[in-house]
Amino acid sequence: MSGGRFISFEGIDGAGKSSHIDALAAALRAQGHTVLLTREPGGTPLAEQLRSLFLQQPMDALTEALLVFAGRRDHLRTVIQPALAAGQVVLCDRFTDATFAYQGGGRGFDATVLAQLETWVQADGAGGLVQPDLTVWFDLPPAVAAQRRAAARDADRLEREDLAFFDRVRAGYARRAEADAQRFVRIDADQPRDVVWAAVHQAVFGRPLAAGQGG
Ligand SMILES: Nc1ncnc2c1ncn2[C@@H]1O[C@H](COP(=O)(O)OP(=O)(O)O)[C@@H](O)[C@H]1O
Ligand SMILES: Cc1cn([C@H]2C[C@H](O)[C@@H](COP(=O)(O)OP(=O)(O)O)O2)c(=O)[nH]c1=O
Repeated sequence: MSGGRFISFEGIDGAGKSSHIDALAAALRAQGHTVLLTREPGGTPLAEQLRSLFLQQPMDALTEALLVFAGRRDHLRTVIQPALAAGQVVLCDRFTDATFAYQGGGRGFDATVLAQLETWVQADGAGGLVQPDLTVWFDLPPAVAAQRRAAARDADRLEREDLAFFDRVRAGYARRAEADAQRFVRIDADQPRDVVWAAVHQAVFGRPLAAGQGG
């Protein structure tokens, strides 16, 4: 279906995704790729409105899942699939693995219902699913992520959850990574920034950084 490459960044809040995604987009552009940098929840005008509701309004886990999948449907149809069809690199800050990790792991919501929604929303029209080609998973202990967040920003609705919640989210990511080991690269994000960047570079470009290419 596509000539492009679909890369997602995943991890618990405060893992360091945002710290590296712009640098990765720049490194890909320097190689001549057209890069679409986007995010979930969000990525279209409709999905950004759903994101605001999602991050601010209290709701149950099924409502959370329905909102993120509704936004994902719009994002895929109007932005991600056209970009991939045009041969672009799509760099997405979170995708469906976050739903399995947060709503499935964190909230304890039924993963078979999430899998059904995934099948409907991500159908590629040829009997398969649109999924990232590569998922870079920033993994670190929730206590470390919480310290980083506390130093950096005010907490949104999800970020106010306790450490046990983020332990379950992390376990949710681990399950997804185990089930789809070809697609996932786990990065130990509890390391200095330049070491994490080198790992991101290796995951995407398949080779170590040249000297002076820090992120
Ligand atoms: N390797 C690192 N070591 C220490 N602090 C970091 C590291 N990477 C990112 N940070 C800091 O941690 C905070 C959260 O990082 P951020 O990139 O916003 O995470 P995320 O996008 O995954 O929520 C920011 O203040 C950032 O500067
Ligand atoms: C994509 C997605 C995100 N989320 C959560 C994870 C984050 O706590 C929140 C927003 O993600 P994010 O954009 O990473 O937040 P920030 O800009 O504050 O770093 O949404 C879900 O619960 N389910 C999902 O399917």
